[in-house]
Amino acid sequence: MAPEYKTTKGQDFDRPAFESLLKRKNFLWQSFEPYGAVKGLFDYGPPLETLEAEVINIWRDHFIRTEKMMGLKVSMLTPYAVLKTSGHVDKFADFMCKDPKNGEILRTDHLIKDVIESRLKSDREARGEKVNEEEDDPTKKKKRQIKASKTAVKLDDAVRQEYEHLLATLDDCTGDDFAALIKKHDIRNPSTGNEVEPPVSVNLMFQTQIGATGKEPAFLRPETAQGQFLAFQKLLEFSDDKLPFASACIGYSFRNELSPRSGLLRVREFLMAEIEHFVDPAGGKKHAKFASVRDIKMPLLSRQTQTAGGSEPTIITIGEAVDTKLVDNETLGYFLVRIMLFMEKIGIDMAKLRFRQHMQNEMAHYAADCWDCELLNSYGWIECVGCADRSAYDLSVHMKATGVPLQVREPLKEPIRVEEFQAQLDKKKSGPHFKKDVGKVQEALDALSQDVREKLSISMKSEGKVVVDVPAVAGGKVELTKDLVSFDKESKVVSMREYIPNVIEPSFGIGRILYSLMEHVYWTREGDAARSVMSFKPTVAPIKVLVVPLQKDTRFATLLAHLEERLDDAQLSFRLDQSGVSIGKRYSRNDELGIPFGITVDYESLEDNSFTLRDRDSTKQVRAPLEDILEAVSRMVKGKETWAEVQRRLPAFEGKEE
Ligand SMILES: Nc1ncnc2c1ncn2[C@@H]1O[C@H](COP(=O)(O)OP(=O)(O)OP(=O)(O)O)[C@@H](O)[C@H]1O
Repeated sequence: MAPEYKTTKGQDFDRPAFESLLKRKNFLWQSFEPYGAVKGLFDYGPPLETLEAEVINIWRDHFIRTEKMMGLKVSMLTPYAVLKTSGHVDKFADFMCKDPKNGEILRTDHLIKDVIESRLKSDREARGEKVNEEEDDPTKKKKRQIKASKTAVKLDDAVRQEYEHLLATLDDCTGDDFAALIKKHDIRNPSTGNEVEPPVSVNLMFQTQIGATGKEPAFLRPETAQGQFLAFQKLLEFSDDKLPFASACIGYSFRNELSPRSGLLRVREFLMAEIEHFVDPAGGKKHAKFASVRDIKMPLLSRQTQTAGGSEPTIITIGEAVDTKLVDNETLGYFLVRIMLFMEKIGIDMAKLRFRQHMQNEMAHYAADCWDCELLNSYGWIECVGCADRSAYDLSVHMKATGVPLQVREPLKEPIRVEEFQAQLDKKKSGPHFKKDVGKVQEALDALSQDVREKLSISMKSEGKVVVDVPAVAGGKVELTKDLVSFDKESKVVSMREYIPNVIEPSFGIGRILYSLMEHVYWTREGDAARSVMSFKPTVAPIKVLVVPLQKDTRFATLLAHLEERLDDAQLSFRLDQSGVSIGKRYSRNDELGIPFGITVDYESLEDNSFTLRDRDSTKQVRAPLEDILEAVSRMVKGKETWAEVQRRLPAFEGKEE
């Protein structure tokens, strides 16, 4: 559990109680339960399925409609060649270790991280550093101190520092590094204490084949992006050859995660919503609407702060962040703001949102900048949206592999002289050096954007060597020295401008967002018995209205039928609860489903067609004729009016519900 994780109302978050609610109310369950359930696969029950649909509707409106994007539906089954070119066949892998005694498969980086973190935790407990967690209660303090000292193990200062360094650099490790760490630090399977086998690289894609012959290998896509890149020419045509433009795709992706865990946060089949925004790299990737967001403040956790060991984001305007180059360019900055506003719209707690910049070692070599939108939940800060400037990499590699021009050609008014960075191997020296791989290395160099070539040229001058990713060769990287390659600038005259657009890619994992949202809206109402409430915003709540007749009475039947018809006409989803228990009980058990409004049908309703309307969060009620009630609810679920506003214009009702 993330340290001191609280509900949005500041209460201690009780994960078992929360999970029990999700189960009891059928939000989700593990798939294929009658056959023993499969790890990393989940079915969504009625409330979560509808919540997802509501969130997706808002996403479509917020991005596709408002930003004039081109929606796409691209195939999930993807031929081998596409994912070979994109680098997924060679590089989309994690290392796994096997426990030879029980056959358990563990993801190597998670295994090392978990073991080292638990040793550091134990060390902190042994030093009494965790004791103040129980705030002011002296009895609890004492108990915890005794408990901690019994099991906790203190580490040498040097070991502690080594562990901290190890955690900070784990992302840089190769398979050999992992093997060495496991040996050196005696890392074992924490659940059995067994030694584990050496790490092996395992590709995360699900492989299959297209057709009965088995001759056409394919994969279930691990992201929607590749299909969008390959639609580039069609998108260009559809937007009258004018850049910038963006495509957007909502669809399933599949990753054969080695150790799926943390519920919906790491699963094997998940819904993604991805945007590919294509922009001319010349002119600094400006965005026409940047001025409209310039003054919006953002919580940005920079690379620099992380390097210094900090984890607190700085709150600054996106204008300042782009001006100071903290965020690479306006287009990237614009999308970070739009992502934040989307999260706010669906009801994410803004105090539990931050943008974390990728460290250099986390970013692909071609990426210009990358920020994750992280949401805090009881598992810690979790990446829910990745937002990367992928430069021209994807279009370049697919163009190279297929010969199809995934680029823009613009006739120039007058011929001009241009200067471009080359990336050319020295034929005489590189042949003997790289032997059969020489073609692959040159291909990877050809695919590099001008930005990357410029960076490599600078590094070559200062360091005398550079390392370049070449997915097609063993190890995936090659070192190039001055005598093997030239990154010189050359000048030539051209009358047609040809360029490969750069891509800014916000990539949303909908399941992680939904899970975080459910935690953010969960709280307990204090009372005789603590009652759980899911405070979904009316705009996203899976069911909008609870209808409760005062008691079981056949005299209500006609009025109820009329009310149901009117709710249907107003396109308001509702749930009728006419069970025999008290009104208070019926409200509180439906608060767990997050139904924002309740309409009570009582004997007065039979006489004057007036009803009470109850607000889930405050439990306050108003009373008004049916027309007014329906209008108020319709406006609130469209986000056009708030409960406070409704309360001001409709008469209060002081009835007691509990
Ligand atoms: N196994 C998964 N289960 C659920 N959502 C996922 C999973 N993998 C990725 N996502 C979601 O897809 C988004 C974009 O995918 P991306 O490839 O950037 O993730 P990632 O960096 O591989 O994630 P991680 O490092 O957590 O594995 C993520 O921000 C996340 O919300």
